[in-house]
Amino acid sequence: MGQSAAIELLDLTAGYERHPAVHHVSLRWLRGALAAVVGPNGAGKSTLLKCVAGRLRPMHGAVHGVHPSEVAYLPQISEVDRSFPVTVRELVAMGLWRELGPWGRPLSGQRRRVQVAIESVGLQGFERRTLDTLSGGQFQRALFARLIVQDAPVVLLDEPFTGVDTRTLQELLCILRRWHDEGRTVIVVLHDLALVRAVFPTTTLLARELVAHGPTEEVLSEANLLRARHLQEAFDEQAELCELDAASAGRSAVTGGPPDGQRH
Ligand SMILES: Nc1ncnc2c1ncn2[C@@H]1O[C@H](COP(=O)(O)OP(=O)(O)OP(=O)(O)O)[C@@H](O)[C@H]1O
Repeated sequence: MGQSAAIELLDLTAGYERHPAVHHVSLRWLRGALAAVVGPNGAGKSTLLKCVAGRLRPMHGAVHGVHPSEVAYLPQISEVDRSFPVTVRELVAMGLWRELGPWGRPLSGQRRRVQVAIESVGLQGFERRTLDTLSGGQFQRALFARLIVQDAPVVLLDEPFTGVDTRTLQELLCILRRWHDEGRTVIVVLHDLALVRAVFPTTTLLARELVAHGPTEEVLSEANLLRARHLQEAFDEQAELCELDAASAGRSAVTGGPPDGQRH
């Protein structure tokens, strides 16, 4: 996998219907990073990840160093439609979409890749099962198999371990470590800070703006976590487009933000 450019966010502001959900974030992830994104509920983690994945256009600023075609993206499980009438094998084969396009039929080598991915997440025997018959953990495994088939240099996961048991968690973490060992850039939104400390060397702490970014132990200091909580509580949910001066707010990673108070 390429080790060239980093993925960079430059003064990124993003949100919905003119309301910024996350604003003036500047940071950089090195290629091959194994990185967590953490923060309180509503901190803008999913919004930021969607921008990196190319699913949401920034209101201001930019994402550099990654093209949507390079990304395998797993949204929050609540956003994935499980009533869609497909089998496990069909879901996993959707990872070939970029190779096949809408009408292409998988060649034998591609079918083999799908089967290997299914087996590598422990779902052999479930190939013909429809998604609505799977347990939550089995469904997450199937989604991971689809990501494996995508074979992308950048993997973005939004709370991928929600509702899985310890064994499934350990097995999915193995896949994550393997992606990292293969040189892929892996960026994961998580809430479990103990897990972040144990597995992820790099962390981004968000609270509508960047609180800290860098080595996990430094980022997850008591002071930073407290600051994130205060920032989140002070955020004005209804604010229109951000008025912050981009020049002063487009600060680099690991620095703090403007003085506390009402923010938008
Ligand atoms: N599709 C949407 N339309 C309008 N507002 C949205 C949409 N998605 C998210 N938001 C709002 O944007 C803000 C940030 O949401 P986001 O999902 O990015 O936060 P998060 O840090 O991922 O939260 P959580 O930890 O609860 O999943 C929230 O105020 C949320 O209500």
